[in-house]
Amino acid sequence: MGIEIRGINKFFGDFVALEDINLSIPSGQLTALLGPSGGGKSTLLRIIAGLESSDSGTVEIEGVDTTNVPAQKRNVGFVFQHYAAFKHMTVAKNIAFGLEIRKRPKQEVKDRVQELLKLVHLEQWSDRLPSQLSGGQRQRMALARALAIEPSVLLLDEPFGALDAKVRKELRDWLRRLHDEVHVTTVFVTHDQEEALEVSDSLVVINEGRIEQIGSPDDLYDRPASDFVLSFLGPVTRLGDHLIRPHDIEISRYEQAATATGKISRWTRVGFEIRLEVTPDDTLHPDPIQVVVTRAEATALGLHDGDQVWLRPQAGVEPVRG
Ligand SMILES: Nc1ncnc2c1ncn2[C@@H]1O[C@H](COP(=O)(O)OP(=O)(O)OP(=O)(O)O)[C@@H](O)[C@H]1O
Repeated sequence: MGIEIRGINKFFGDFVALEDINLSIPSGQLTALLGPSGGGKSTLLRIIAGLESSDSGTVEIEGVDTTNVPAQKRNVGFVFQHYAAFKHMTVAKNIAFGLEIRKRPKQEVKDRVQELLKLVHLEQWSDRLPSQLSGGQRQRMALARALAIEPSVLLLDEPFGALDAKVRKELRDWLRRLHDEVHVTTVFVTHDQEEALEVSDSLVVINEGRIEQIGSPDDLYDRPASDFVLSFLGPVTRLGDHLIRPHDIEISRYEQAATATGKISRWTRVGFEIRLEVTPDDTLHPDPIQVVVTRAEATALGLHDGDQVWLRPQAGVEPVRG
């Protein structure tokens, strides 16, 4: 059950925005659609919501074919990056809106709004106007409003995209906890790999209108299906003929069986980690190799700028041929 997407194609004129998308999104999970800008994530989300039609293919929500069902009848909750709240209505009224237009009994609306205000930690702001809230509080109100109608799916399009890094981080932790409480099937669009890896149960990587890979955060990070997924999910560097993550390289000051040898040509400390650039001796592969170690490792190994070092993949790491 959950959401079943089969054979979706979408064109804007001659431009192929989505090509043969097949995807099963399980009930109750938080799934991220991740990929670079313009890859087609929002278009797919809008097709699930019914805000955009596809040129072919079907969308099923909880076992019901909704391909030709209008958006307002799909029972989906939607939150955009820039949430359009009713400016003249209080927070409580904004949250109640969906229930009131569905003509739910007054007491039920009141109780549900209280419950939601509590869920999104906005109880003391219920009588404020949206303009009197911070950006993060406004997005939490948007989520409460989307959840009010008890949607079968919650669709979030870069909901924290317009907020600063610290608030984003807080809200993504909060969203994860909220989802653990509410368990509504949620699809979350983001182009931020860290956000996707941290928040979601499963990830769908979309690039140029196609699905590159579907899997858990661990699957994608440790077993990327392509160079694209490998590079998109975190930093990579070239070691000999292979691509590898900089922290997966073993570095030694002593001669040993190695994939490459060279000199530490750059040394940057960022918080607890040290990012090294090693210029290889091999003139066939002259590009600097990035290596990341912790401060403690750098001290224990006695590394210094300018040292000759030997590099190889850490035990158990399988680099990808690139
Ligand atoms: N209504 C439209 N008319 C024409 N082209 C469109 C329309 N909507 C989207 N596109 C194009 O389709 C492609 C996919 O857009 P989409 O918004 O789905 O990408 P995205 O992955 O969500 O990117 P972003 O993260 O930047 O929002 C883009 O190249 C975009 O320019």
